[in-house]
Amino acid sequence: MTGQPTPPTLTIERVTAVHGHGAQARMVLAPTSLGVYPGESVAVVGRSGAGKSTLADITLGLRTPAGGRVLVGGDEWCTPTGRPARSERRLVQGVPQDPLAAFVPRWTLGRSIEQAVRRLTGDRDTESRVHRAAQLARLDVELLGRRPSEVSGGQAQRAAIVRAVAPGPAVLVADEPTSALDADTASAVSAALLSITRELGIALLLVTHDPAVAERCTRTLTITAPVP
Ligand SMILES: Nc1ncnc2c1ncn2[C@@H]1O[C@H](COP(=O)(O)OP(=O)(O)OP(=O)(O)O)[C@@H](O)[C@H]1O
Repeated sequence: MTGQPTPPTLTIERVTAVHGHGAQARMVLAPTSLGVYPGESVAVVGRSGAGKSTLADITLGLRTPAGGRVLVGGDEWCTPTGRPARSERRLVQGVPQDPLAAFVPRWTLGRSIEQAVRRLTGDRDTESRVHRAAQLARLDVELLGRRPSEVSGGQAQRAAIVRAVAPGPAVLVADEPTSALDADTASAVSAALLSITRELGIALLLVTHDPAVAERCTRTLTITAPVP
């Protein structure tokens, strides 16, 4: 008996994006296809304006593609007419460029993370998920008791990784996650992100301008702006 081949964790099939409507409509992402298997990391590179963040936003379910579709675990995740169901949102999580975007400023980091895990998983007891993710991200759990303004940029970005990993996603999308950090901190944070996704078998899409970060990924996808 021959089994079906396992589908990639993340499949992007001829996805395109358009900004504007009618006569103002302009294609901003040329047809893009990609498959990412568990534990693989794909660096998304290309010139400024090529459409990298647009692809990241579509994969996160934050933007609707104009064409094509995104599948997670072989199931449709988003299409030009379909958004991810609320119950599925846990499956794709993001690590933003500015980690402060992931947290409520007046809350402790821990409270923001617990709230997100509870909302996405329905679990009341979030502590073991959060502690495990903090251990993997090498974030001292003591720091979860601080507000975002009370930690360094590198610590905040590690906390943003904890927030993204703790709900148990299949796919992580990180859009320039280290561009606001100094070189040494950026290197340590990207190493943490890559080792966590490898260890947990998460498919990682990593938008970066940093060749050193791209080199550490399993593969590189170069995006080219659509021809006008
Ligand atoms: N809200 C918007 N309205 C109109 N055009 C937009 C909007 N956001 C982005 N664009 C355009 O879409 C194209 C792709 O933008 P995108 O941010 O995806 O590029 P990028 O490759 O991530 O660039 P960068 O490396 O500078 O971050 C660009 O031409 C940009 O000007």
